[in-house]
Amino acid sequence: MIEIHNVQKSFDGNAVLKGINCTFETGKCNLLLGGSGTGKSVLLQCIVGLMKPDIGSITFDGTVFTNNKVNIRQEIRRKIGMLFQGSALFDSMTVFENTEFPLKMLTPEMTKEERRDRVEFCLKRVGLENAGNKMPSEISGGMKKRVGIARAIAPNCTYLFCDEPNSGLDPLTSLKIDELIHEITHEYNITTAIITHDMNSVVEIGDHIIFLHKGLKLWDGTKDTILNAEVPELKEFIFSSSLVRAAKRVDEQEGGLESISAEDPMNAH
Ligand SMILES: Nc1ncnc2c1ncn2[C@@H]1O[C@H](COP(=O)(O)OP(=O)(O)OP(=O)(O)O)[C@@H](O)[C@H]1O
Repeated sequence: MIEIHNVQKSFDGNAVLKGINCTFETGKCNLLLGGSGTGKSVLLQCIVGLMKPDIGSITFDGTVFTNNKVNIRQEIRRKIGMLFQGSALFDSMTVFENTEFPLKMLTPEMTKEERRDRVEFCLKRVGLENAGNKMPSEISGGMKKRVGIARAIAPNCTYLFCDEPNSGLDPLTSLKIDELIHEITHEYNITTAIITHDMNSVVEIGDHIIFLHKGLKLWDGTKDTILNAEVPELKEFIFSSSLVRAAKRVDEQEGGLESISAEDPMNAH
């Protein structure tokens, strides 16, 4: 479990995070949801230690990360796997070498054979058992995300952070990547945090959703409760999403959806 206590961050006097309190639950996909510029990436960077909050603290399974000793912070960092927005694979390395890279960096005690077994296991888990010799330039965007996931989990991560895992993917591939992250999270009891503004991800894998707006957490709950949330900013966000707009269009063609329309803040103006 990751606990965020009153995290505040400003740039040149401009407050971007205004006192965030929230929890990322263990064994769940915790979605950081919100529009552009609401502070999702800044919060994630504060959590993984790439940025320091001005005020507040972050605790990983009871161990305080913020302002703690360097060796304790390093120990926590070793347990973090990252899936970057553009996958961030090394172009000059094969899929196998990319997946092996964190093992070489973080677990020097592993033998070459142990590393090979672990890489083969992880590539198989993400459905890429036959792609180890390929170069990143030879594989699709969806496959690159899979390599990114294999690389993130290779060192047996306890925490997994995903920055917009669906960016640049078609809807079906997005769904498969979402499902893979969800399965892996539950299978290995990982505390997963996912930055997204995709309502498809919310309804598919939103075990726990934290809605940010203008540097504040306005709501948190589950995919089963989000459509009933009584927060105007969240309602506006939901009803402006392409998923709900498409659903509304289909439903209107069939002559229905009064219940959603009646509560639609976009119609209330
Ligand atoms: N290093 C920085 N220096 C100054 N301002 C920054 C810095 N990083 C982020 N910001 C500002 O903080 C605000 C929040 O940015 P952030 O990237 O966290 O938004 P976001 O919610 O992740 O948006 P998006 O979904 O578009 O990626 C923005 O106004 C951004 O310009």
